[in-house]
Amino acid sequence: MTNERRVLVHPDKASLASSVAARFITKMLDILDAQAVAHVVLTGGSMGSAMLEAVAASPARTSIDWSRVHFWWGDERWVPAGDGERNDRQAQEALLDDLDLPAENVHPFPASDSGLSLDEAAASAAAELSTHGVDGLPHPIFDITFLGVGPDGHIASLFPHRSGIRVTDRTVIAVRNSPKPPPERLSLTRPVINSSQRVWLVLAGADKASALGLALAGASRDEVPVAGIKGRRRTVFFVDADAAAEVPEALISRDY
Ligand SMILES: O=C(O)[C@H](O)[C@@H](O)[C@H](O)[C@H](O)COP(=O)(O)O
Repeated sequence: MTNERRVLVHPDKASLASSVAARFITKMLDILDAQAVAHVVLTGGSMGSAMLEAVAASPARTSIDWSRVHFWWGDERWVPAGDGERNDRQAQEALLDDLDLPAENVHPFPASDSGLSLDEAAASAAAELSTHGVDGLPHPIFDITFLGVGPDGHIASLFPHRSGIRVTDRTVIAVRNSPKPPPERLSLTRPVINSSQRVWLVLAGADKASALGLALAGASRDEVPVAGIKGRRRTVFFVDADAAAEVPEALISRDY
């Protein structure tokens, strides 16, 4: 398989979530066969949670030694710890609380009630990434990075026509005036995301069709941030039929 971006289409959101969950479990088994530790970046958003819930519901998840897996996030909302709006809280409720994970394997972004300013929180998150740096990089090389995609083509908290998508000299940025509430966030930057071995994008719904079609047709990353995303080895769009409406047929592999 080449590293060209692939589009795997599923009939609907439920089958999409369960298919991605099954592939995730299978891939994690392969990864942990080959290496001692794996690093995974989770995404916020409804598809991110739906996929994790499908993993939680799968008996096959017990075949993974989760104690060898580190979980990170692509972005986080600047709200207090434990707030239902936090991506880490949603992931814990969907799956992580069910796994026997050492606390040191879970790397949430700082929260707004941490006593840190938003900029200090970005620096703190960057320092955490750096403690797990490899090959001279100030961050891990993530084995799988999950990303949801917004109707405007945003990924993580990197939005169209905002400076964040262009940042290459930092691993984590503070985001203000976010078009998607809440207004303040923290986000990994594009170089960190693209240093991942695999980027798995999960998106469903007709409102995502335009952004996906534009991204695959060559739109700029400034216009459509997801257009600037490509993993080292694999970049796969896991989508439902509605989101695939504007994808060139030649790029589509149907999973049904
Ligand atoms: O913090 C966030 O809101 C997410 O990280 C964001 O990037 C999300 O993944 C997309 O907005 C897609 O969200 P849906 O899957 O809910 O459409």
